[in-house]
Amino acid sequence: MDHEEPEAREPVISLTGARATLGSRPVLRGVDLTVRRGEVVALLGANGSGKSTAVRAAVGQVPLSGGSLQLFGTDLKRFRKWSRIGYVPQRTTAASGVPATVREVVSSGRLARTKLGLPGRGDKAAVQRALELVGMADRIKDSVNALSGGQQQRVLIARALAAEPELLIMDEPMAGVDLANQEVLAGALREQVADGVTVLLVLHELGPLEPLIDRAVVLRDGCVTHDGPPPKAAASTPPSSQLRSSRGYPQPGHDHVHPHDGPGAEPIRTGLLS
Ligand SMILES: Nc1ncnc2c1ncn2[C@@H]1O[C@H](COP(=O)(O)OP(=O)(O)OP(=O)(O)O)[C@@H](O)[C@H]1O
Repeated sequence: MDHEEPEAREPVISLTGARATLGSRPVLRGVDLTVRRGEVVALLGANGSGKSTAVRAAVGQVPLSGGSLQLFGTDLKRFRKWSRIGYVPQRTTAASGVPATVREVVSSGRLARTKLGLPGRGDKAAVQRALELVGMADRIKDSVNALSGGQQQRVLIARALAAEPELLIMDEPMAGVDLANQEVLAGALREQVADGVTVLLVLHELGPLEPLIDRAVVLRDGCVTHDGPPPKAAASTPPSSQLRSSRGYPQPGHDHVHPHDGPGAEPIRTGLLS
């Protein structure tokens, strides 16, 4: 890692004045999001505030109705080097009913890097290393259908890591992952950051990733309400009157209902979000 001031480093994501409408709903209403080389940025906000839409927009998957996007300094229209970016979408299942093995799923993340022809020794080593990073190397031959949701999530993270991306974007990577494995993933991410990888994470709480986060961007109703130091989790839950600071960004103690919890699920105490 170099010792330049973060502001001096070149942006790898520049989302400027981004507007996006899904259905008839304006979901992004002028979002500015800059992530510079080597930074670890957390995107926070309540359910439905537009976090997933913002990261999907940042990888060109949601068309902008206003504003602009540059990746590695290149306008989206002209950007081709997708192998520089590893993207783990909001938790989906790695199992599609097709009996793919863990090796096959993680190797698929390598395709953009594989030169014409069959995967070489370097590709196989990258797959093995990615699985070791997420603590799933011993499951390489297993069918993904046989894995728990949290294990499938770790396989999907390994798939992104296998491409050895310069920019890693993960949407709620800890969702459904038990605490012990959250620590394993935090360790994997720490190694990536030490190697100079730039990271953008959608999180509903900082948890074990807190020490890694350089900056937090908080969304509310499709607008940025905070861009700066990550909010500090308090030791105890404050009364509800203290839940939002005068600057309008979240304070600890809010509930966040996770989209994957299903009907009747208890809200998760996130400690961070409104
Ligand atoms: N395809 C779609 N069509 C219409 N509305 C959508 C679509 N996708 C998302 N939305 C709406 O856009 C808003 C923002 O969704 P988004 O998934 O970006 O929020 P989020 O902050 O990531 O929330 P969560 O924490 O629940 O994942 C929500 O109100 C959602 O219902």
